[in-house]
Amino acid sequence: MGMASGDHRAQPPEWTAADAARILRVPTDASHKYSRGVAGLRTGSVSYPGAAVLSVEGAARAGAGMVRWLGPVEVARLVLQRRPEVVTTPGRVDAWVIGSGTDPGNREPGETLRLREILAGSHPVVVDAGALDVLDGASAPFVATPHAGEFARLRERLGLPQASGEAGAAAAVRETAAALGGVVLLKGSETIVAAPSGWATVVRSGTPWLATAGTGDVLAGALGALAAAAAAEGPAGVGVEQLAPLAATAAWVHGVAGRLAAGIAATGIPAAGSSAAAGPAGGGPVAAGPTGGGRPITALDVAERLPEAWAIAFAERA
Ligand SMILES: NC(=O)C1=CN([C@@H]2O[C@H](COP(=O)(O)OP(=O)(O)OC[C@H]3O[C@@H](n4cnc5c(N)ncnc54)[C@H](OP(=O)(O)O)[C@@H]3O)[C@@H](O)[C@H]2O)[C@@H](O)CC1
Ligand SMILES: Nc1ncnc2c1ncn2[C@@H]1O[C@H](COP(=O)(O)OP(=O)(O)O)[C@@H](O)[C@H]1O
Repeated sequence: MGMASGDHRAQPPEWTAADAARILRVPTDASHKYSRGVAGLRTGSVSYPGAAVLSVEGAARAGAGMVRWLGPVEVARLVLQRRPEVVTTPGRVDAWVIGSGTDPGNREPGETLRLREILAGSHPVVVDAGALDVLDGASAPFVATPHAGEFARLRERLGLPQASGEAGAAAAVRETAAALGGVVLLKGSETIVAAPSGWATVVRSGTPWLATAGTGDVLAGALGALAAAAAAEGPAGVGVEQLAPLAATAAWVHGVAGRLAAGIAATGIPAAGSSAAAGPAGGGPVAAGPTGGGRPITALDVAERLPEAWAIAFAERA
C-alpha cells in the first residue's frame, strides 16, 4: 500500500487496482449476511428523496451483507420500490452513512441529536453533504466526503486558509484530516484521501463523465458497504486510519464504474457491454491519466457498474 506519511508536503502516491484488491473482501463458505456487514444509511430526505435511493444502490452494489435504510416513510417507499432487499426498521448496523441528500438548514432537532449519537458511537461513519456540519466533537472513526465547495466551507469553519493549486490540495486535505481527527476524501477529477496521521493517496480511476448529480451519493453508499464489511470482521472494529484505504478503494471502484458506464475502454478495462467486462477474467490494471471519448452517464448507471469494477480490481489480487 502506498505510503506518504513521513513528509506531509510530498505528493501522495496513486491508489492502484492492486491496492484496491488487497482491501476488498470476498465471502467464504462461513459467511452469512451479518458477517458481511450491515451498512446503515440515514440519507436522503423529503427534499432530496433521490439521494436515499442512490446511496442505497451504491451500498447494495458494493457488496453489503445488508442495507438498512432509516428515514421518512414516504422516502422509504421510494427506496423499497427500487430495492426491496433493503430493511427499513432499526437494528444492527456495522457502519453508517449520513448526510447525503440532506439540508442542514431544514434538519429537525431530533435528527441532529440522532446524527450526533451516531458520531459519538464506535461504528465507522461516512459523513457526506448535509452532515458535514455535525462533525465537531465526533469520537467515532469517520470519513468526511466533501466536494470542493463543501471542503472550502469545512476549512472555513475550522479556521483554515483556502487551498490553492494541485500541491496545495493534497496538503490541505492532510491538514483538514489532522484538524478533524478523521479521514477526509476530497472528491473531484482526482480524489484525494488523507488520514489524520498524514497518510494520503490520490485516486485517478474516474472520468469527467462522473460530473453529474448523484454520483457522490452512490460513492457514499459504496464506501458504507466497504466500511461495514471491515467492521463486521471482528470485535476490534475499524480504527480511523484503517478507514483511509477503504475510502480510497471505494473511490477507485466508483471511478472505474464510471468509466465502464461511459463506455471508456481504458488500458486493461474491457469496453462496456463486452462479455469480458462481466468477470474477474477480464480484469487488469487501469491506466491513469486523461481519458478520451465516452458518453453521458447517470448516477444509477455508475451504481450498476460497481460489481464489474469490483471484479476488475479483484482480478489484481496476488
Ligand atoms: N437526486 C438527489 O436527491 C441529489 C441530491 N443531492 C444532494 O443535494 C444537496 C445539495 O448538494 P449540492 O452539492 O448540490 O449543493 P451544496 O453543497 O449546497 O453546494 C453547492 C455549491 O458549492 C459550490 N461548489 C464548488 N465546488 C463544487 C463541486 N465540486 N460540486 C458541487 N458544488 C460545488 C457551487 O458554487 P459555485 O462554486 O458554483 O459558486 C455550488 O453552488 C446535498 O445534500 C446532496 O447530497 C445531490 O447529490 C444531487 C442529487
Ligand atoms: N471532472 C471530474 N472528473 C472525474 N470525476 C469527477 C469530476 N467531477 C466530479 N467527479 C466525481 O463525481 C462525483 C461527484 O460527487 P458530488 O460532487 O458529491 O456530487 P453529488 O452531490 O451530485 O452526488 C465524485 O465522485 C467526484 O469525484
